[in-house]
Amino acid sequence: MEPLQCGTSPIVGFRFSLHPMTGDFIQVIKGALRETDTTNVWMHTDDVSTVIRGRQLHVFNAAKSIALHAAKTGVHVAMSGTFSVGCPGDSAGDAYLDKGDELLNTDTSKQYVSSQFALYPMNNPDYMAIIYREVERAKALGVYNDSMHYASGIHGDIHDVFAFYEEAFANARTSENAHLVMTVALSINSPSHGGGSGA
Ligand SMILES: Cc1ncc(C[n+]2csc(CCO)c2C)c(N)n1
Repeated sequence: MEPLQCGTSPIVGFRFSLHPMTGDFIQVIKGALRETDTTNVWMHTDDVSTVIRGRQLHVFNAAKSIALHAAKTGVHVAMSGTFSVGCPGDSAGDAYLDKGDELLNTDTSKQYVSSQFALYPMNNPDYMAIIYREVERAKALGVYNDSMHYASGIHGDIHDVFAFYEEAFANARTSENAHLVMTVALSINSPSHGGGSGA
């Protein structure tokens, strides 16, 4: 078998799970996936997670919309997932790269989210400088929340948080080191937000 090469495809993927803290979790998960316009991304759901793949702008647009639709139920919901680009072998089925620039999910409703992220610039010897640069950018933008082991806290309105994540994901890869992984964990409608004592 040929060794897997780092793909040169610009296809971006996001594999994520929603975990709504409610007995009606099936409705919240399925509703959020159904109500989002996913025409511009390739999507597949299984018993553990969902993956969306396509151009960066459409993957982030669909991801934000799915989170926002789940949030609108008012239920406390967790979204955790991994963005990836330049992944070895991730070059097949690139039909979705032909999609245009028009964003299909345009809901601008406000929604507070608290989250944590971690960047993994694969095979890049300057990876710590890249990570620090993005954390500094979060501070300048006012979405930085906290530093912690293995991740950095990002919070604020969902549109600001996703805009930061999309830009961090774009900034943290280079043409020489095109394989990048970013993990995110979002908490929405938590009774803990704002220093409450809930879970
Ligand atoms: C985004 C996302 N995709 C899939 C699952 C896995 N999952 C758990 S319950 C359920 C609905 C009933 O089949 C599904 C698909 C998830 N949690 N979040």
